[in-house]
Amino acid sequence: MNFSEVRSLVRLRRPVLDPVERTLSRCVTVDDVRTAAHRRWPAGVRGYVEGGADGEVSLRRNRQAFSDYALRPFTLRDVSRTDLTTTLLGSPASAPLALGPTGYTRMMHSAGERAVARAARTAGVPYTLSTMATTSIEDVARDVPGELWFQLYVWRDRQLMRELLARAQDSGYRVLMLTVDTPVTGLRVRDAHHGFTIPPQLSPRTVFDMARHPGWCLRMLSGPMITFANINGDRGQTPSGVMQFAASQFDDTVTWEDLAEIRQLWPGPLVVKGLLRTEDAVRAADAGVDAVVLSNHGGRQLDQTVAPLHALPEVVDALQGRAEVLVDSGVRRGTDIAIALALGASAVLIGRPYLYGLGAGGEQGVSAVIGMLCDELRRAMQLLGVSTVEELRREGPGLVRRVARPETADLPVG
Ligand SMILES: Cc1cc2nc3c(=O)[nH]c(=O)nc-3n(C[C@H](O)[C@H](O)[C@H](O)COP(=O)(O)O)c2cc1C
Ligand SMILES: CCCCC(=O)C(=O)O
Repeated sequence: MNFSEVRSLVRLRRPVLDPVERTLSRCVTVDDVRTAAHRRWPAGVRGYVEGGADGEVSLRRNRQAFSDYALRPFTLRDVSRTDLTTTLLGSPASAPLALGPTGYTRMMHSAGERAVARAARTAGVPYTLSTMATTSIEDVARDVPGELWFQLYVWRDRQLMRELLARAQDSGYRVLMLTVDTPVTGLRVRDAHHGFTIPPQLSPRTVFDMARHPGWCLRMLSGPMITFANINGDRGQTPSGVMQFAASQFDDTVTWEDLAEIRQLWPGPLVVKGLLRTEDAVRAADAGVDAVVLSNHGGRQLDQTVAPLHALPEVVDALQGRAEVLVDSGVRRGTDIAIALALGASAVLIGRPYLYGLGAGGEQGVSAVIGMLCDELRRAMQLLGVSTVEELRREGPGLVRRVARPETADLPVG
């Protein structure tokens, strides 16, 4: 074998990749990224991300809802120029997709909220920072200026809530998203079983668990403590249990009057997240919100709910364009996004998928997940015979049909 033959063999070999690139290069779908994240997370973190409330029926139903719809593609159409771009609440977005709010994000990877916001900015989609974030409103806005949305919980301490709102506005967040499905916290059984706390508390079980995930531990130990970046100070101590803290701070007296006050206080686009009833969506539009997010909080709050996807057609019909309708809970593939849009949604939010990306590979992992979903959506649109997001929504009624399924066939017992 001469030298040039040897060289061509060497070139044929896969390039040397760093561990994150190697992991991500093996992932084809969001499910693959999820598996990779699971390998890196201690059981407590895995349980917190993946868990639903109570018997996790809502959680399972969210996924099953997508298979209740069948697509009916148009054929023999030129789909060589597919365009995913759209407008979300008055601003351009590169795809009908936004990253929803998630609390305690630095626990999934020490790169935390900044890494997620950077990946969203690179991809050209909005990122929503949670009130329960582990990086402050100001730090994210300073380090990653771009299309930022802020998610607000209504606190017992209304003054704190108004301060959060003012800080978000001063820092340049364009959209405010008020979450309304949390007057109290859902019962997260997995967290209780794992003794899950923020920050993680040391017990023989948690130490053993963490020791089996040294990469995660080293990254966590090398960074600052995981705390709530927005609500510490003299009003909120770093809590021990997620549910205990929320129970002490979330306000279970919240009503439509609070929404009216927030509408007065926030001059920009206002979104209400966590609705499942048509009359609530209509009432929110009457109250002047710009968009609603149909959501059951990814199955983490009330168990046994209707899947948000199933609530979508009726809400779209009732609102008649008075407010944009977004949907989340269970989106894992491009075809899921296509179905939601065909049913009239303006866009979808994702929660766990980008946390899988973060866990598997930090910012690169989040970018990989967004990229997969966009590629899949593009391919789905081409195979459906539509070229634009607008066309997908307009042709939606002809493209998607609900298929009959016995109500109980889907839910595994136990
Ligand atoms: C780990 C985790 C933390 C979350 N934290 C928040 C939060 O702080 N505020 C909020 O409004 N929703 C929160 N959510 C709900 C998400 O915004 C979103 O509604 C849900 O994850 C969508 O479902 P999916 O995970 O199936 O995509 C959280 C979800 C997860 C998985
Ligand atoms: C206590 C809940 C705070 C974060 C959250 O919304 C979630 O975990 O779903």
